[in-house]
Amino acid sequence: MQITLQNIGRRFNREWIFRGIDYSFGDNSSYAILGSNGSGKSTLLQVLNGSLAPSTGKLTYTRIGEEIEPEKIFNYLSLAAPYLELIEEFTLNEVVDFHFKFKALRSGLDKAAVLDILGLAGSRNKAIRYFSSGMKQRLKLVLAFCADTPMLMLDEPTSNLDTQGIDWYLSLIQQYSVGRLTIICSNQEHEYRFCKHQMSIADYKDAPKK
Ligand SMILES: Nc1ncnc2c1ncn2[C@@H]1O[C@H](COP(=O)(O)OP(=O)(O)OP(=O)(O)O)[C@@H](O)[C@H]1O
Repeated sequence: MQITLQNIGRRFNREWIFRGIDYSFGDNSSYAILGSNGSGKSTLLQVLNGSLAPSTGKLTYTRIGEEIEPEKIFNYLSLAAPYLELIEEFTLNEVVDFHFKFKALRSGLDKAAVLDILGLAGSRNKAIRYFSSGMKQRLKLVLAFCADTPMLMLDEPTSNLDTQGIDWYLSLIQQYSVGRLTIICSNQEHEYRFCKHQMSIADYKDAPKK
């Protein structure tokens, strides 16, 4: 899976958040998007996952040599992010069933295995609205990890996780990022230490308009 950016920029009103990005995410490798609070990491991730249009430039998705239309890119990716809402009225069982109606499970996994990885099987009949913020974060990560999609995008993956939760994330991320284009937005080293590539939003703050 490959995402190619040509002269990508995004602004809100008159403020350029980033511009002049020429970059290629590919080879099923792992990438960290780095930058301070408010620098534009989440904005770039949303541009990359097709939920936000760039203000300038061209974004191309290709898989096994074939171009994928941007409108269809959501089928190819799994995303876990603080701004992504879970359906609060559903129980854990229902959320897992619902999610995997739309996304296939990675090979070798079934629902019991997903609950096992999550480590919250005892809460399977509990409504999500009663989950703690850390439990919700674990659930978002597991849904993304366990889906059979060629792209994995994580924004602040360990937000709301305690030390045990961070160890749990670290024990899973390497395994579930293998063979997928993985992009992580972060400013905490432990979240992205394993990533093979790093890009810094700061490098695209003052790029001249092309
Ligand atoms: N819809 C919007 N309208 C106007 N400005 C926005 C909008 N979304 C984001 N911004 C601005 O864009 C800038 C980048 O925000 P973004 O959330 O991408 O940063 P970030 O690097 O992910 O930050 P953090 O590390 O705090 O999550 C900020 O100045 C933010 O206020």
